[in-house]
Amino acid sequence: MLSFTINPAIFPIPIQAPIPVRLRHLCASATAENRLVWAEQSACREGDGKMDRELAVAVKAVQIACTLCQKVQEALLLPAGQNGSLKTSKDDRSPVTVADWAVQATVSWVLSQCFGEEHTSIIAEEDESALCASESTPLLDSVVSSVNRCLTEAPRYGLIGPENELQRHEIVELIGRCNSQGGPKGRFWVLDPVDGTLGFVRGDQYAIALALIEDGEVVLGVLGCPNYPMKKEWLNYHQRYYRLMSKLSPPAFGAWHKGCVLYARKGGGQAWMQPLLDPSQVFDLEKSARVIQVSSVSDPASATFCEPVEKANSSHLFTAGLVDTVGVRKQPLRVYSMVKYAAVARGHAEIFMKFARAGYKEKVWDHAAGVVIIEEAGGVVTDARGSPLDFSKGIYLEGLDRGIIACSGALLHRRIIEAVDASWDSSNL
Ligand SMILES: Nc1ncnc2c1ncn2[C@@H]1O[C@H](COP(=O)(O)O)[C@@H](OP(=O)(O)O)[C@H]1O
Ligand SMILES: [Mg+2]
Repeated sequence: MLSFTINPAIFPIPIQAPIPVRLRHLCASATAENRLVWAEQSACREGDGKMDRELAVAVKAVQIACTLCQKVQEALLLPAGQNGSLKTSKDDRSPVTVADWAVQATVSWVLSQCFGEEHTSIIAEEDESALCASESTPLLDSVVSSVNRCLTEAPRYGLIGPENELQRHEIVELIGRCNSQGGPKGRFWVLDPVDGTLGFVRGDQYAIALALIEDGEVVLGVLGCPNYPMKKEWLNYHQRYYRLMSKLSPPAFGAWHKGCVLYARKGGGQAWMQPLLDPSQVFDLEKSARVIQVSSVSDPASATFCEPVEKANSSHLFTAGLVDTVGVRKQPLRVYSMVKYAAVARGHAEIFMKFARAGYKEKVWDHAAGVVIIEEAGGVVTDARGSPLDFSKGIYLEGLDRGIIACSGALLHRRIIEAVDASWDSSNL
């Protein structure tokens, strides 16, 4: 049973404080004066309120990025010939879209404005090189217009957008700036601008994932899931319903996209969920947030397990053997992206497993936000030997053993680890 309450402890000072006006606009501008005002406010909130400001900014950045992605996904799903320069392929032939670069530029802009460029270090998935080739100008122009259109919405989120529209070179610079290499010391943000790009281009599930790492520890995580409704619904429902309804009549923007944003702060003891901001609304974090909790189901026979859609990303054969051994009876829930972490955190699935092929190195941006959200919602996430994931080694989860297992509770987790132990040597992983 999920409990839905608003916890005043997580944001002890209202984000939309009535005075002064500058503080209502969380990131009024990058001026030293404004940052100073915020530094004073943050100092007042030390202790219980640690990371409040970072969390509030991160939630706003992800919210605004979700609206950007929704618009791009709508356009991508238009019939061929009507969707312009929105998509291309990387060297490894995986898709990359205007949304990947535009979200990275937008989040980079928001974080730099709020915390100062000199204090903002970001690890993110995309680099700017493909955008800079001369033949990519239409793509870059689509990114530029997507970012500028998105930032006109900034005031609704309590942010003040740029005075003038951002230019090509500024957008390229914002993307290129996200080149931190992480490591065991210091503070850096970790961003996957569009996780599950394959799901995104197919009109299916995807996520926007932002986390903050301090001295190798994930201290906060935010997960935007634009196609994961606030009400409990079957995750694949969206896709089928969308496809069917799109054929009958073109959707009004936002009509079926009642997505959510999940967030948690390490050690906060709670994880939260809020709806995506409606086009007619002004952002108010406190009003809309609900506590989320993992499922209390511990009987494998009643448990749901989720895994990647793509066999190439995780062995379906191996997980089928594991769930059989453990006694999970339900069909796997195959979902793109970190929405799987969200499903466990919200109590809609009890288990998430991923077993990539030997030699594949998991990246920190594909897991950081999801791990802290599940843990604070009451779940357990480790590698498949039972060790915590190590976010202190740079852009990869170095030392990750065998695979990743996230569970709603310790009992299920232990049973799966035992099943992995028993079958690992005879597997071809
Ligand atoms: N061969 C592989 N094995 C495992 N994971 C892979 C992979 N190739 C890509 N991925 C990762 O899997 C993510 C998608 O997850 P899922 O399969 O659960 O939907 C991709 O994120 P992006 O889509 O952000 O690139 C990518 O980081
Ligand atoms: Mg990813």
